[in-house]
Amino acid sequence: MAKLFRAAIMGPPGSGKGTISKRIAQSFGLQYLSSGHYLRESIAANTEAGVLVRSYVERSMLVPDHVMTKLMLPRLEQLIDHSWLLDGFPRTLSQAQAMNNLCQLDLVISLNIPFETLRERLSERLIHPASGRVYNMGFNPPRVQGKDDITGEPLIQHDDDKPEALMARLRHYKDVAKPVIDLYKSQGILHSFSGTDTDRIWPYINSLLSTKMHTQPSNSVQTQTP
Ligand SMILES: Nc1nc2c(ncn2[C@@H]2O[C@H](COP(=O)(O)OP(=O)(O)O)[C@@H](O)[C@H]2O)c(=O)[nH]1
Ligand SMILES: Nc1ncnc2c1ncn2[C@@H]1O[C@H](COP(=O)(O)OP(=O)(O)O)[C@@H](O)[C@H]1O
Repeated sequence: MAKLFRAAIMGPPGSGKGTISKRIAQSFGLQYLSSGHYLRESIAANTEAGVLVRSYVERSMLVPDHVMTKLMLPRLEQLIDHSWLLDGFPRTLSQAQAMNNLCQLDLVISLNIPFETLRERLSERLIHPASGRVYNMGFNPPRVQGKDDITGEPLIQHDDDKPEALMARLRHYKDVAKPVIDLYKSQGILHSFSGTDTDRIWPYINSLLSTKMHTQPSNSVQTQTP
């Protein structure tokens, strides 16, 4: 059996985690797990947990660690025999420690994207709520304006992508992510990518994964795109 491979992708809102994850999942056959997707699913189900989750997401606040680990860890347990890519989890040191008790990551991708680029992208991000499909008015527009390509249903903008929520989310991301990034750096599994264009960053990630998925984990550290 091929060796299992576990990866996570980190970066501020709008850094391209979802876009790049989709490419990784397609190119390398990793199972894709997105914390944002599971949270929105739980909000839509309107369960007791969903109502609680909504109260945080709507205020652009991080959902408490114990709620997140309860949501995500059972899913990882179910995938014990699979290779996967995690997007949006772990986001805090406490989440990273909880996950460490269950499984070890082989590789973490961290995206460093300038603030102005994030602001522009998120102001143009449109979502198909039922499927989570993501569009961008400039980068990957829907075929028909405001409509999902597959279902033709209307696209929406997340409340937390609106400018008033954005600054708070970005500031908060930096504070919370730093210790997580430091942890993975100290474990020698962190790879950072900087730039303004996903299409320019992607070949570096593609080549990193091609190498890593076909070799044993090594002690590489920082990978900066030019
Ligand atoms: N203009 C532009 N938009 C991009 C690029 N990469 C991703 N996007 C768009 O930027 C928005 C944020 O990307 P997404 O993958 O959802 O980021 P996430 O919040 O980190 O998961 C989406 O609307 C994407 O379609 C890029 O290189 N240029
Ligand atoms: N691991 C997490 N811990 C706490 N809250 C989270 C986590 N993942 C997602 N969230 C919440 O869900 C919201 C949407 O997350 P996500 O879809 O990953 O979008 P983004 O990367 O654009 O922030 C976040 O703003 C936050 O409120």
